[in-house]
Amino acid sequence: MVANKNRIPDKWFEEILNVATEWIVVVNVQGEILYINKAYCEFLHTTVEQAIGRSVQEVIENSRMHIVTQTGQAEVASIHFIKGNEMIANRYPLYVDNELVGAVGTVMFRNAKDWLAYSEKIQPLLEELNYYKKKLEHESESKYSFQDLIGDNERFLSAKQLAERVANSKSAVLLLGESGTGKELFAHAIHQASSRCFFPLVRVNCASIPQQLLESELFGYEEGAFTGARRGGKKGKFELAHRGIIFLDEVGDMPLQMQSKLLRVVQEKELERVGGQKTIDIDVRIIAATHRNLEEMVEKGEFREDLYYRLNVIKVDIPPLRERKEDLPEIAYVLLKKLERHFHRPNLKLSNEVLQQLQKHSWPGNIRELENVLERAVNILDGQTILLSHLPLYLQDLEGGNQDIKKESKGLVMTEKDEVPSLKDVVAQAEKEAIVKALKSTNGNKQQAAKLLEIGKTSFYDKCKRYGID
Ligand SMILES: Nc1ncnc2c1ncn2[C@@H]1O[C@H](COP(=O)(O)OP(=O)(O)OP(=O)(O)O)[C@@H](O)[C@H]1O
Repeated sequence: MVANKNRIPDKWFEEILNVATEWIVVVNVQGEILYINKAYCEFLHTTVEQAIGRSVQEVIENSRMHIVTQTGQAEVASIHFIKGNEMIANRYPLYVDNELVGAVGTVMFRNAKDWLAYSEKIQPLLEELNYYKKKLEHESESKYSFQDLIGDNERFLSAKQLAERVANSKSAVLLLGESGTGKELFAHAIHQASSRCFFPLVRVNCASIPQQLLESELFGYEEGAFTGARRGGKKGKFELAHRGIIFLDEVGDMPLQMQSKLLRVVQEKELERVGGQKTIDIDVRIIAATHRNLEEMVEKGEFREDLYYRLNVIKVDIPPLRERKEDLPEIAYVLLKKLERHFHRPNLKLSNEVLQQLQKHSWPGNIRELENVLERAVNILDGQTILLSHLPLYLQDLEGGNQDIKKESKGLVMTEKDEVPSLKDVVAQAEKEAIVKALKSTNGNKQQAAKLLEIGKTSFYDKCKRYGID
């Protein structure tokens, strides 16, 4: 007979089982030992010859192998006491040609301490793995769609329509707009509406990563690339975004040297990890964003012209909030709804006066600033209506502006007729106004202000805290 080169000769099997440090026993349906390896016999103070053919219960204390041959049910990781030791044993029924012919038993851990040490090592690793899996899934999916981009302002709508139209294109998109105007929201919406939505959206904030780390963050590194490099190397954001979208936020803050490296990757569609030799092909769409004036930076030699043209294939200009104030009530309404859910505070409203005041502000921090102002107000609010007293001082004292805002938005703004704030709100408003007035007249001296108001220091400080007066 010709020996099959790819088959282990039968004779080898026994030796393989003896080499194995695990203890192994095989029984027939009657529970008689057909096989037991040397390592197990040594522990049991017997020999293979003596053990074979005997009932498993006689040879192995507390054995349940004969039960498994009857039930046909595996018993995995069960605790088994032998010679005063707590072992972890597995018992499997043995089927040959669909017939139950016996059982195989192994002892995985010779004592519970080994098991504990093992699980203590493995458990945190599994948990860590799970945590990063979830984090990656969470971070690489888009959370917003075009529906979440609120506003009817003409310029805003045309930016939104352009972004929607090109969502499925392969071309690079450059999102321009002041801080807090919603550039990241646009990037999410484009990702969600594109065919790349099944692949990751990976965000890199080019301004917040130290210059010396940016290259390895973007392109990854190989093991040993530098001191402290992780074993096995690390994938960069471009590799992580493969077949998806990379969102290069604050791209105007990228150092010139990195701009050259980025340009090469954008042109060649391949990269080399830091300290690596081989090139890696990448298929990634780029969405870049900045609040800076890139054209001016190009003129000054602060931003590479060739990279600018590569990124600026489709330019989406997002207007600042002060230039689309007509959208403010609607945006505020949506933000309040979010806060209602977040803080479990239903039916939050803005008073007319507050809305008028919000319209007068120039919003340098745009929608993010508005979001912060409303969140702060909800935190110090006792009732449901946000009054002037719940706004930060810099918003309470605005002069001039539009006094006759009539825009009503889905019940958010109360009309003169139905504006009946709760007594609590009225008292709070009056208290706050009195405190602000007292502080003004004492040039911010809190002790004197408390005296003027004829209340105790502690009560004065409590109220300042409650109304957000610094
Ligand atoms: N049109 C919009 N409708 C509703 N909420 C918006 C809109 N635009 C922005 N927001 C909200 O405003 C906040 C700021 O938006 P985002 O982070 O996208 O701004 P950004 O322009 O990327 O800011 P930065 O340049 O500072 O990173 C977010 O919490 C977002 O949910």
